Amino acid sequence: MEIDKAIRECDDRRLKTKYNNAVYVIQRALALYATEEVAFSFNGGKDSTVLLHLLRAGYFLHKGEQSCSNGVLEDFPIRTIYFESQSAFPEINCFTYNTATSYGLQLDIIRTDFKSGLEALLKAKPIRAIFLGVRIGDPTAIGQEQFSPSSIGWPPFMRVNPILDWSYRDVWAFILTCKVQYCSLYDQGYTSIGSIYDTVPNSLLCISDSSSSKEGFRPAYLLSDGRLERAGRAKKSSASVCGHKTALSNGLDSVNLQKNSLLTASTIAVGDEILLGTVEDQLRPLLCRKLHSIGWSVTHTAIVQNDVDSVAEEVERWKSNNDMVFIYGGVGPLHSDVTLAGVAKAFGVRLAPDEEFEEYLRHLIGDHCTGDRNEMAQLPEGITELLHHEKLPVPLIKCQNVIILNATNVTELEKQWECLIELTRSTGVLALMEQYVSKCLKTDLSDVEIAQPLMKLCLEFPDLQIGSYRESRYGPLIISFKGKDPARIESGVGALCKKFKAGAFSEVVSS
Ligand SMILES: Cc1cc2nc3c(=O)[nH]c(=O)nc-3n(C[C@H](O)[C@H](O)[C@H](O)COP(=O)(O)O)c2cc1C
Ligand SMILES: Nc1ncnc2c1ncn2[C@@H]1O[C@H](COP(=O)(O)OP(=O)(O)OP(=O)(O)O)[C@@H](O)[C@H]1O
Ligand SMILES: [Mg+2]
Repeated sequence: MEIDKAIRECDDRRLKTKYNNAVYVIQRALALYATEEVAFSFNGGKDSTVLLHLLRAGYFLHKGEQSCSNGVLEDFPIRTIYFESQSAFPEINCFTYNTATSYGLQLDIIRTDFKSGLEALLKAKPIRAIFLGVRIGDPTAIGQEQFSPSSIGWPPFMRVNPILDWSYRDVWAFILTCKVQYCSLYDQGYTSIGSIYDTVPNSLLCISDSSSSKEGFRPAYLLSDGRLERAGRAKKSSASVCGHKTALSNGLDSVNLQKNSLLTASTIAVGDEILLGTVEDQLRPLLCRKLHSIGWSVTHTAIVQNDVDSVAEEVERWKSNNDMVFIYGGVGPLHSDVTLAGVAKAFGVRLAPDEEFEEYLRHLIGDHCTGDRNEMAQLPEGITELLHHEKLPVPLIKCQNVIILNATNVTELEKQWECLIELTRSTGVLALMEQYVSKCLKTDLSDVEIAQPLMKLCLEFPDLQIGSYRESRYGPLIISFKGKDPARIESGVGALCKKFKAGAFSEVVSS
């Protein structure tokens, strides 16, 4: 079978793996459902073109070579449905019909909308499963698995998505390796095709010739960043995935708006070794100081085990109680590196390959990371933003209000923080708040003498954080004042001193 042969003979390990997984899904579906119970949703687009050839290969392998004369598949018995619309490109219609003829597809053309078309089809035919060329990154893919029942309100059938985990690059690697025909629009700079009303060539592929003021486009397979494949599609307003939006992601406006409000953060360290006491978490105090220095309050810090559920539980709790959560440790390709999986679980999404991130890793690690599957390049689907700074070899990862730091020591954290603040100044990642001011006094008064007056002082100055601690059981007591208004701190300090005889307190000058 020519497709199977082309893949087996190529030396692209990644493509082989993607192919094997997709064919496995197809074979599973063909084992679960009879041929007349499955259908293939084909629309002449690149993804459904890939799926057509995978289905041909999968069906051939399912049937076994003996039943196909000379190893050539003569007909393709899987019912093929095409929803033809008046707003489809003529090139798409032409390609769809020609392909149906070339491969002997039994094409059912439906001219109503998807839902009512499927309702009528399922009444007339025993269809129970439909193959689709949906891929992660498509707006309709969120929440889907390789086998996903149709949504509530839709007629009941199984959606089978064999190429769900394929990237833009994988699609073109397959088409070019197998040398199969594709719709001519892709050679004219179209990278994802909708209707004639909402699709234009992708401007990222534009080559303008200044001498003749002519505009041309390079072919779709030359688009280097697959995440931009829909750049030629008219924008539909997009709601945020989880509806969670803090002022933090709003850019610099929030810096001015939020001068006087309180922003809170929590930090989560992931590491069994920290819990065992064999490794000291030096990042936490530094991170707390850094946050404090930009006027944020840290309300909670935690250390959790290298375990997906523990990470997910902690992130889930604190992401809704805080403006920002910082998580570090457990980021990488090792079995214990579960932080990203935990974050994905906390948001109820899955990990999906991220081509941009993979590109950074490839530059950093070279060919070691281009194996079958690059685990490190799997990021939480649909919620991830890469925070790139030229001083960082790989970008920081932000999933809504959770920032994942990959620093392993204080020097690395210092650098990442510096970049985060620079990014904040240019694009707004964190809101920079009015800084805290603090003052510490020390006294030899006993706890019993000072307890009551201190409690009263807290009631008189509710806008200040007034704390007390000892460095040793018998040494002096330290009273700390923290707030955003230096005058209020002075008033608080003055009010405390007045409650006792002169000289009872002296200021602790921080080193
Ligand atoms: C065979 C088939 C099955 C579909 N099943 C569902 C479904 O179960 N739930 C759903 O919300 N949309 C379903 N859709 C609609 C698609 O998710 C999506 O809206 C459609 O592909 C149009 O995409 P567009 O808006 O980018 O053109 C289905 C579409 C097709 C062709
Ligand atoms: N009009 C249609 N008729 C039949 N199937 C369709 C139609 N529109 C979408 N589909 C199904 O949904 C899948 C996803 O559509 P999508 O537009 O994302 O991919 P594509 O059209 O194959 O490629 P491209 O992203 O380049 O447009 C298709 O592969 C196909 O299985
Ligand atoms: Mg399309």
